[in-house]
Amino acid sequence: MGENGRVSSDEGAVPRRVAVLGAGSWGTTFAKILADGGSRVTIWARRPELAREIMQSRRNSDYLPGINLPRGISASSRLPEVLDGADQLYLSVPSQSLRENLRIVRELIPADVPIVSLMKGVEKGTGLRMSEVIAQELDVPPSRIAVVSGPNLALEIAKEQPTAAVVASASLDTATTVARAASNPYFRSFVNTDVIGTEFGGVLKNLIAVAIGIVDGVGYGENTKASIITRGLVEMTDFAVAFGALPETMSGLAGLGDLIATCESPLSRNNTAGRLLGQGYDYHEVIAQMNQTAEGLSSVAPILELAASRGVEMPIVSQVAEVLAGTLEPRDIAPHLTTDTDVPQGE
Ligand SMILES: NC(=O)c1ccc[n+]([C@@H]2O[C@H](COP(=O)([O-])OP(=O)(O)OC[C@H]3O[C@@H](n4cnc5c(N)ncnc54)[C@H](O)[C@@H]3O)[C@@H](O)[C@H]2O)c1
Ligand SMILES: O=P(O)(O)OC[C@H](O)CO
Repeated sequence: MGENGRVSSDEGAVPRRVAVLGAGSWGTTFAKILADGGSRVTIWARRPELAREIMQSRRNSDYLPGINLPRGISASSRLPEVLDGADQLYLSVPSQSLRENLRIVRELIPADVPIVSLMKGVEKGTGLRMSEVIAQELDVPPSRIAVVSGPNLALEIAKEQPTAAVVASASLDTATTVARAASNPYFRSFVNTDVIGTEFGGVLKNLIAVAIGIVDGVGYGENTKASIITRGLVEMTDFAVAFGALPETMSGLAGLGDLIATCESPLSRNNTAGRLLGQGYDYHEVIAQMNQTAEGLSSVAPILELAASRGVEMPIVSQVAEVLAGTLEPRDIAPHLTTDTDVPQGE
């Protein structure tokens, strides 16, 4: 089922009580989406001072400057308070910290509630998608897990600019329940059952956005960027389909849609990290300058390992890995492998 599975927010009952783990830019923005859709939302913030700021000033000034949060949101640094009585659980922590966080909350999650990943990374070392980490750590069936992805730059949505996303679950019922909660006048959730494609779309576009940032930082123009975006989509599709995704998912919101948003926007942390690399900063200097999560930097190695395991060629992602390792000059990155020789390939 494709993105024509639109869900209206006024169908059925909206969940009364929703928990969001992670008070960064996306966790907080998604809490606002849910609250503006009619849910009562409690955010878990690791730092008590951030929970206090959200409660007292209705702001999260470090992550969402200038945004007023709705009254339907509360926040706490105490997990039992956040999870008690929740009808749905949304997870928005950095991907590499998901497993350790799930181990902490495992016993506190109410039975049978949908568990929703908002994250766009794969786990280093295992190469697992976030829904797979959730299934492993919480021992829940795929029908209880959903993932949300799409062209979703947090700050634009927090400003209530009209946006769409896709909710994927092996169970269309679960996807629909989540999509109902995650719909409001400025945010529309579509549904599908292609969890693999929806998750990999969100991971892979980050890597292409790093490449775009790199060439931007070098000073290359629109031809280079359009070539990388277009060939990047081919690379994303080859990879995702090799792992069981539907090709049409990659031309939907979670694929092409998110690729466009992330590659075009200076708000993107992956794009920004790439730009710094292109300007000549090395990997460690870039990490030091980023104060938010750029998932792509951690996903490069596991994605290339997965690609090799299925014989998928990823020339652009491989070059990003080389720039990160300092073995390729940013100015030498191209939409094709420069070591490729003479034989023209089919597009
Ligand atoms: N920001 C966006 O526009 C956006 C949009 C869609 C999806 N996402 C995805 O959402 C996920 C979260 O990203 P974000 O933008 O909110 O990141 P962020 O950097 O803005 O915030 C991450 C939050 O996690 C907290 N955190 C850091 N390490 C932690 C740990 N070990 N345990 C628990 N919490 C920890 C941080 O304090 C912060 O509150 C990422 O996978 C990202 O790809 C982000
Ligand atoms: O800021 P980025 O690069 O993590 O991108 C944010 C969202 O994933 C865009 O959809």
